[in-house]
Amino acid sequence: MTAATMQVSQKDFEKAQEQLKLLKNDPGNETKLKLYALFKQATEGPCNSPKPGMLDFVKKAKWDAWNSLGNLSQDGARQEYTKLVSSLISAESAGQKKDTSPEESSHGGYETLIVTTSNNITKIMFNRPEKKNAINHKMYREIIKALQEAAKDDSTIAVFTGNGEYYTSGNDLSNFSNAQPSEMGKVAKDGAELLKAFVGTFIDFPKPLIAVVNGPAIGISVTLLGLFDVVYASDKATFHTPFSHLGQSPEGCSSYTFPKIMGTAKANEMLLFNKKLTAAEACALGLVSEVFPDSTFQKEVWARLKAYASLPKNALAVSKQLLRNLEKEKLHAVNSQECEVLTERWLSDECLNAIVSFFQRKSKL
Ligand SMILES: CCCC/C=C/CC(=O)SCCNC(=O)CCNC(=O)[C@H](O)C(C)(C)COP(=O)(O)OP(=O)(O)OC[C@H]1O[C@@H](n2cnc3c(N)ncnc32)[C@H](O)[C@@H]1OP(=O)(O)O
Repeated sequence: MTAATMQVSQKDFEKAQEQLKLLKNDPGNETKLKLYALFKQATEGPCNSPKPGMLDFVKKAKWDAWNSLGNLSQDGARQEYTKLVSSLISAESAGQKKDTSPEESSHGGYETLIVTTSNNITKIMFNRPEKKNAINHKMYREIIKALQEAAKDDSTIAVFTGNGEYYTSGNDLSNFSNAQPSEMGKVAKDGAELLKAFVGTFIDFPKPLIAVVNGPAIGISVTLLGLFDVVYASDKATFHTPFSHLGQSPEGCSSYTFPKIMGTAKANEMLLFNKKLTAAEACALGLVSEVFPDSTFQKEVWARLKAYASLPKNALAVSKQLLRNLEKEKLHAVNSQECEVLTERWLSDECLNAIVSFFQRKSKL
């Protein structure tokens, strides 16, 4: 690293501190802790203060976050801090550009999602852009809550999309890596219960459910698409279900819906052999309804959804339920079985080794 690049980095770092003050939305506790830790590392170096007591929750969380950065260099911390602030700023301005409807109402109480209703559309946006919208346990629970509320609110349709560059990178792998080995049995059992309830909420959702896939989609966010009514994708989106790569097995009812949608041979390439599809390929196989150029994606899709949402609400709901009711029992049975198999997979060496490799930066998709 030359002195010139160090100076640029320090200047960018100071600019990032100023930009952070301009953020309008609270980025959530997890991101604030990460920013705190990176700032301390950048300005003071590795964590050098004594560990606070167990009952001093706030100080302990801050200390843990700083300490978790280990020996990351001060320059590295400045770079990461700057990158994180820049991703927050661009995600916020993208969100503002995308929807500026004056009648939009924002649903409070979410940390990992942005939930809004306007023009009879409830929009549920994955909102952890700095983690590629990976779905942690909190997000699973918040999605269940958002769907339960959307089922009852005045909206005609519900729409999922992602904030920033990704739709979502799927299950947050730290859901497992943060557990002690002795706790793994319980973690796997609780994870399976949460997953079963989560997928069950999609099976039972009573209104038309639409995915606006703005970028790459991985794992459970792809399998769930088989339970959506319509899927629109940007031509930047990709669809990847790397289950065997991770020592895991299919979920989201995909072991049933994918062969039905695209035929067994194509489903096997995705679900057994991790084949990643482009948006055009996913559309040709029937997983995606239509693909749009990224440059006009938001404009075209939201105009179309606005028109759909002005159709008679009850007619849409009863029609969806007619279609879904034929399959509901079967889908719940498939969901239960997939969760049972996954409980065992999560305890396998194959799965644990894959997760460790990801966090040791040895393996990325
Ligand atoms: C309890 C219910 C269980 C349900 C089971 C579901 C199964 C699945 O969903 S399987 C799919 C799991 N997902 C993955 O395996 C994706 C893992 N991520 C990656 O391979 C890469 O991060 C990715 C290709 C998505 C992006 O690569 P890059 O562009 O190089 O970005 P980074 O890797 O630097 O990512 C930035 C930041 O985000 C963190 N991240 C991204 N995805 C995940 C994830 N799925 N889980 C946890 N963390 C994730 C990544 O670690 C980086 O974090 P920092 O290092 O702290 O900045």
